[in-house]
Amino acid sequence: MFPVSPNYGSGCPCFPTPCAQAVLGSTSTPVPCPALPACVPPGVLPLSRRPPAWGRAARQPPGLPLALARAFSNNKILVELDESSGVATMKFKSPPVNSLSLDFLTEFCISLEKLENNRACRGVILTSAIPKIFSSGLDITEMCGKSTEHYAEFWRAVQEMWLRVYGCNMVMIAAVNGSSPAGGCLIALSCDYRIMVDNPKFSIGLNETQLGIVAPFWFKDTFVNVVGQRIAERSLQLGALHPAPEALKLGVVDELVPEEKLQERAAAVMAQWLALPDHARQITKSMMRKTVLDRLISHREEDIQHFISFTSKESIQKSLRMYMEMLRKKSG
Ligand SMILES: CCCCC/C=C\C/C=C\CCC/C=C/C(=O)SCCNC(=O)CCNC(=O)[C@H](O)C(C)(C)COP(=O)(O)OP(=O)(O)OC[C@H]1O[C@@H](n2cnc3c(N)ncnc32)[C@H](O)[C@@H]1OP(=O)(O)O
Repeated sequence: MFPVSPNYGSGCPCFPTPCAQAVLGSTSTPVPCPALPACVPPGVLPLSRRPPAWGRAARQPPGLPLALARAFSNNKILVELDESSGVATMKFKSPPVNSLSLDFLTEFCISLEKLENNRACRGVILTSAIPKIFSSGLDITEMCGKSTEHYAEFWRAVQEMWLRVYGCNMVMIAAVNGSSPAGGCLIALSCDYRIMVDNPKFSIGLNETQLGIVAPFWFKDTFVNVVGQRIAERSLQLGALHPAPEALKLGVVDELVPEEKLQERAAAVMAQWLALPDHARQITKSMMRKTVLDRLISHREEDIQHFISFTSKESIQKSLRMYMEMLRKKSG
């Protein structure tokens, strides 16, 4: 058996039986596998393993009624796909504050994978169904007083979420309709474009140092890629949460809109991005993000061990407990 291409996977139409192009060095009759486009330049990793789609959402199978919208919801995320535009909306609805628990992260990854595997879907808008909160970031209770096995499982899920969003082939737009600290900010930063509600009461940023913890290198890399080294360095050290107008000034978000215009504006921006041929945009995205993605991919286990040993320290546990206590006192 010849080795298969590293690009080969469940996103390939010939999966699980690799076609001639998927098999490296094969001499069997070539059957073109569109999952392995010859146009991907060497060294540019396709973002997800799904075949590139160029305007495929516009195609409807002849004779079939137009499928307009499909919705599926598990628990914490409501997903709606408009097949006529090829745009899905993932709405976080995990009260009280959309914290990124292990269950939330698992459901998030499964939902995004389902959309990636759906040829009708080309773009995803991430937003919240909870008033005033986009996401409160990682669920701190998952990092407090748990076993090392739990920390490992939780951290792997956080990594998986980031790898999927940052490496996603589809156009990802964050419609930030509330506060978005730390992990919530990371989700928004990992999208292609961020639109935030114009309300100074809503803030966004990587505030880890305020909790006495350190944003991992891939949070930092993602931030630097959006706002540049200087702004990221100052903001990260101070653990700054930027009110929406300041976030716009610093480039943390791309634009502000009144709350009632948010979904309409997200749809309009999405349409602009989807007007481009998918394959050209996807390869460009991959080129821009590959180095940062590869850094985590090649240090994933090490990063989990770092997280475990850092989080297990009594001083860190104490900081997290005090922070939770402060939140509880504040909430009443
Ligand atoms: C060289 C060595 C380097 C090694 C590095 C290796 C590893 C790095 C290690 C760790 C990295 C971890 C990275 C962490 C990322 C994160 O995302 S940490 C989470 C940060 N999040 C926050 O700081 C947000 C905290 N929350 C708030 O500020 C507010 O809750 C709010 C989101 C603005 C909403 O405010 P409000 O509407 O007023 O709601 P309440 O404050 O009343 O909250 C309601 C209840 O929800 C609970 N809660 C809030 N946030 C969280 C959360 N993130 N996790 C869990 N629970 C949360 C809050 O306690 C309330 O609960 P009760 O009703 O009181 O029970």
